[in-house]
Order: sequence, then structure tokens, then C-alpha cells
Amino acid sequence: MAFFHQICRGFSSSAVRAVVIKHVTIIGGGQMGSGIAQVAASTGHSVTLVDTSEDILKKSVKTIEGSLRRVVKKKFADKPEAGEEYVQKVLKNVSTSSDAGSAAQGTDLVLEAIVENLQVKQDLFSHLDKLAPAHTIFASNTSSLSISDIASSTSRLDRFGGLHFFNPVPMMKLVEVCGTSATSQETFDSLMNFSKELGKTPVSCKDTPGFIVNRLLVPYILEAYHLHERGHGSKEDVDIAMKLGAGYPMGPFELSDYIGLDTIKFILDGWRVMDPNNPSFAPSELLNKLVAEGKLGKKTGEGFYKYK
Ligand SMILES: CCCCCCCCCCCCCC(=O)CC(=O)SCCNC(=O)CCNC(=O)[C@H](O)C(C)(C)COP(=O)(O)OP(=O)(O)OC[C@H]1O[C@@H](n2cnc3c(N)ncnc32)[C@H](O)[C@@H]1OP(=O)(O)O
Ligand SMILES: NC(=O)C1=CN([C@@H]2O[C@H](COP(=O)(O)OP(=O)(O)OC[C@H]3O[C@@H](n4cnc5c(N)ncnc54)[C@H](O)[C@@H]3O)[C@@H](O)[C@H]2O)C=CC1
Repeated sequence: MAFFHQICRGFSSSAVRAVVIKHVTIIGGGQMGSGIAQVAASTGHSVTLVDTSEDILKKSVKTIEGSLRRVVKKKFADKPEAGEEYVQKVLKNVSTSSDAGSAAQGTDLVLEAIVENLQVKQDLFSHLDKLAPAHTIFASNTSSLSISDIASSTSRLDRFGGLHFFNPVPMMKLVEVCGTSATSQETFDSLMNFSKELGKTPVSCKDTPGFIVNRLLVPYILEAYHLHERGHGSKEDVDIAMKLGAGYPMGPFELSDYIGLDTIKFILDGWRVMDPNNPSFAPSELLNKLVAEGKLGKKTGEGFYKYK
């Protein structure tokens, strides 16, 4: 079922029209996709969550359920039955599919949160562009890739933008909304409105590497790796120092494990290709070793630290 609604802002014939997003198809049921699905479903949106297999999707729904239970523990502290009702109501808003093509056919927004690899994202969007309705907006949750480069695989450059959420999505209030030079005002407004409907605070940013937050966060994390590799501080001391000295909730090594070391490696490798002479983007032996060993951080039970 397609949910195509428009609102008009202003009264002239040139009034800006924004698509009201009722149904969202989220591609990628990992950390970010399941978090976004949870928040969208909690705010009354119908969600179809897509991943490559039913097994992964079962895990995604379990993650959503677990996170919802953490939320209701606080929100419905004195009313456990109402809390359970809330969990079930939100879960009803989420359906799953391992067929991205059919999931894109009746939706207002396709939001991609798959692996941080340009070619893989382009292949996905190029495929979905042929199947999704004309009004459907496409958006990527990429942390580091150019939205224009991803959008170039489609014919809907005016209906394509960046919607960058933060991890853990249920807790982090920010969304970076990125329009390219081809993104229409209507699309940009729709993405801003959608972010607000999710209870987030959107900021507008340009299609530049890392947008705002990661442009500042990447050099910080990189410098922590290099400092540690030079033998100038243990991981533990660096983390304690940044928590107690700078007031960050997590130190850079804890945060890296939380983000996922594979994602960090994809970002670093990609930025090195763009800027090969920048010493900050030199490979980190430690990072490469951990990723090669499948130690990807919290999600696999081990990264810089052990979680089992
Ligand atoms: C050479 C190398 C190259 C390097 C390149 C570097 C690349 C790096 C670029 C990054 C790329 C990708 C990242 C990205 O694009 C953008 C990001 O997302 S960056 C990450 C942003 N996130 C953070 O910075 C998180 C920081 N941490 C925190 O804010 C807190 O630690 C956290 C909220 C996660 C947990 O809080 P904490 O007090 O530590 O633990 P608790 O477990 O007690 O939780 C507190 C509170 O929150 C509730 N809660 C936590 N998680 C969830 C959840 N998933 N769902 C629901 N609720 C949750 C929990 O229940 C607690 O509630 P109480 O009421 O207090 O009990
Ligand atoms: N991890 C983080 O802290 C943040 C990550 N991001 C970005 O979000 C995206 C996803 O990151 P995570 O959720 O951390 O990754 P993840 O590894 O937890 O999840 C990715 C999911 O995508 C699925 N997938 C891969 N290819 C697919 C395809 N072709 N079709 C359908 N599903 C596919 C995988 O099976 C996996 O479940 C990346 O672009 C990342 O840069 C953005 C903000 C924060």
C-alpha cells in the first residue's frame, strides 16, 4: 500500500510541498537500521525492515524488543502491563522482508543503513530506483561517503538526501540532514520533518566528507589510535582520560568498539583513497589486525576490549 501524502506550506502556486512520510522501508537490520526502525515504529510510522536473511531479521527484531524493554522499564516503571502493551503495539508497526525490491514498492521513504561501501550502496539504490514509486524519497545513513556519489546510481537526484543518525539511535538526539546540489527543497523539508517526527533534533549539513560530527570525530579517534600505537598511552588510560578529563561518555577505544571496527576501517580506507598523503589517514596496524581476526567490537563480543 502506498502512502503518498503531501502538505502544502504557504499559499502561492510555488508553495513548497513536502512528502509526509507515513511508511518507511529501512534497508539493513544491523545496529543502525534496527535502531532507526525502533524509533520510527515508536513514533507511529509503519516500518518494513529489510536484510539479507530471515535469521538476521529475527536478530534485528530481538534487538528492537530488547531496546524497547529498556525504554519501558523507565517510561512505565509503575505500570508493567501498560509497558508490555506499548512494546507489542510498537512491534506491530514493524514488518520484515528479505526482498528489498518488493519492500520498496509501497513506501514513502527508502532509508539505507547497509555496509559502508560505495559500490554496494550504489548497486542497491540502482536496483530499487526501478521499482520504487515516483514519489518515494531515497536516503542514506552513510557515515562518510558522498551522498551525491551514492545518488548518482539513480534517476531521482531531486528525491535523494542524507539522513545520518547516531548510535545508539534510541538515545542519541541528533540527525544530520544532508541535501546535495540536486536535492529539491521539498525532499529536504520532508527529511527535516521526518527527523522531527522521530523526536530528533535535525541539523542541516553539506555533502562534505563526514558532514559535521564525523569531520570532527574521525581525526580525534585517529589521533587516539596513533597515540596508543606510538606507546604514549594504554587504551584504558586514553579512555579514562577522555571520559574524566573531557567529559565524554565513552573514550575513543570504547566508542570505536561501540561503532564497529569494520565500519571504522571502511571509513579510514575510503578517506585514504581521497586524501592519500594525509598522515592522519595512515593505516592503523592494530585496527587492521582486529578486523582481520573478526574482532569487530561490541557486536561480535570483542574488539579493542572483550565483552563476553
Ligand atoms: C585509524 C582509524 C581511523 C578512524 C576513523 C574513525 C571513524 C569514526 C567515525 C565514526 C563513524 C561511524 C559513527 C557515526 O557515523 C556517528 C556516530 O554514531 S558516532 C557515535 C555517537 N555515539 C556516542 O558518542 C555514544 C556515546 N555514549 C553514550 O552516550 C552512552 O555511553 C550510552 C547512551 C551509549 C550508554 O550510556 P551509559 O550511561 O554509558 O550506559 P547505560 O547502559 O547505563 O545506559 C544509560 C541509559 O541509556 C539507556 N540505553 C542505552 N542504550 C540504549 C538502547 N540501545 N536502547 C534503549 N535504551 C538505551 C539505558 O537503558 C540507560 O537508561 P537508564 O534510565 O539510565 O537506566
Ligand atoms: N555503527 C555506527 O555507529 C554508525 C553507522 N552508520 C552507518 O550506518 C550504516 C550501517 O552501519 P551499522 O548498522 O553499524 O552496520 P551493521 O554491520 O551493524 O549492519 C549492516 C547490516 O546491513 C546488512 N546488509 C548488508 N548488505 C545488504 C544489502 N545489500 N541488502 C540488505 N541488507 C544488507 C547486513 O546484513 C547487516 O545486518 C553504515 O553506512 C554506517 O557507516 C551511521 C551512523 C553510526
